[in-house]
Amino acid sequence: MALIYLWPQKVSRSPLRSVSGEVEAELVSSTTGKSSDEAASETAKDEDVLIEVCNVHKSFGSKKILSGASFKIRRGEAVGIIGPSGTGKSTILKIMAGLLLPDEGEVRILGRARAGLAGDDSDERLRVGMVFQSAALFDSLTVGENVGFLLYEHSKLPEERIKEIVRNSLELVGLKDVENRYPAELSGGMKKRVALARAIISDDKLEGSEEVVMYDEPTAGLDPIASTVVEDLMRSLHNHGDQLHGPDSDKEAGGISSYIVVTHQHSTIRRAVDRLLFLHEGKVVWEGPSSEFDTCDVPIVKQFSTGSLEGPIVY
Ligand SMILES: Nc1ncnc2c1ncn2[C@@H]1O[C@H](COP(=O)(O)OP(=O)(O)OP(=O)(O)O)[C@@H](O)[C@H]1O
Repeated sequence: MALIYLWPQKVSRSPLRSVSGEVEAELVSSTTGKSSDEAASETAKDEDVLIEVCNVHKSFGSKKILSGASFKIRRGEAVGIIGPSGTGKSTILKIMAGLLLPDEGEVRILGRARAGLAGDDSDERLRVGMVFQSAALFDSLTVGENVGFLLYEHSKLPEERIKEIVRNSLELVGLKDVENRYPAELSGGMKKRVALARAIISDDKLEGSEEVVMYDEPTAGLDPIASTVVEDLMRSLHNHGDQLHGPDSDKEAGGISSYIVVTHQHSTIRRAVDRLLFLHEGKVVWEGPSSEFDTCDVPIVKQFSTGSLEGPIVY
């Protein structure tokens, strides 16, 4: 599983850019039926919204992948993004993380439209960690060097402090005394846990800022028990800040406020997420509690949860 830690999100310093009434109306009409003015004022008051995806469109060449995706991620949520293969789930994660730009629409981070891609910036209110499915730990670096990579490269922390943070981070994902091993010496499940440890690592100076972690198919290819371990870890890493920085830390704990998981695994849907977004043909076509996934009568959700060949999704 590859990982990238996106240092504090680049957030435009310009005042909150309002979306057009038309877009705002479209955003809310399907769920609340409220006018765009009412909706705009609600949005402004909704301080729990960490990330808002507003009418995002994205094409690759002539292929339209996203065509008006809109949703919100709130503080404290564990959200799953599901949908057929190739429907744009990984693409929307990358757009939220600032690794890809939308063609149209915008992503708001804590109420401000993000301008450009993620990068070094002075806005330290929200950090985004991303855990990719494919393996991209650096083979020539030890586990400890992989986990602490960005701190070694970008922080001025003394080596001993980085080692301590790395050790705490690895302990949080249930790995002890593996710092000096190389990725090739680990099982697939251990590599995924190393990637998780790397996703949650942070610099002391950023403590107190919030973090959202995005997982792209974190349990793909794992046996059912290893999947359960990773699913429970995602839950338990929520609000880990004090543990990560040690009991004696005088830093205000930040911690993982919310996480977003792209997954096809039923066990991950049931165990690791609370709310589901169903993406199809470039849009969110259904959202609801994950507890309703198995019983939902909406044809597209029913087809997906049962794996039926009959239904709106055609291969
Ligand atoms: N950088 C890119 N250049 C060209 N096409 C791309 C690029 N990234 C993704 N695509 C295409 O966009 C479509 C959506 O890809 P994406 O990985 O977002 O789908 P997904 O829903 O995550 O699929 P899966 O469930 O199979 O992982 C695919 O057809 C993919 O080939």
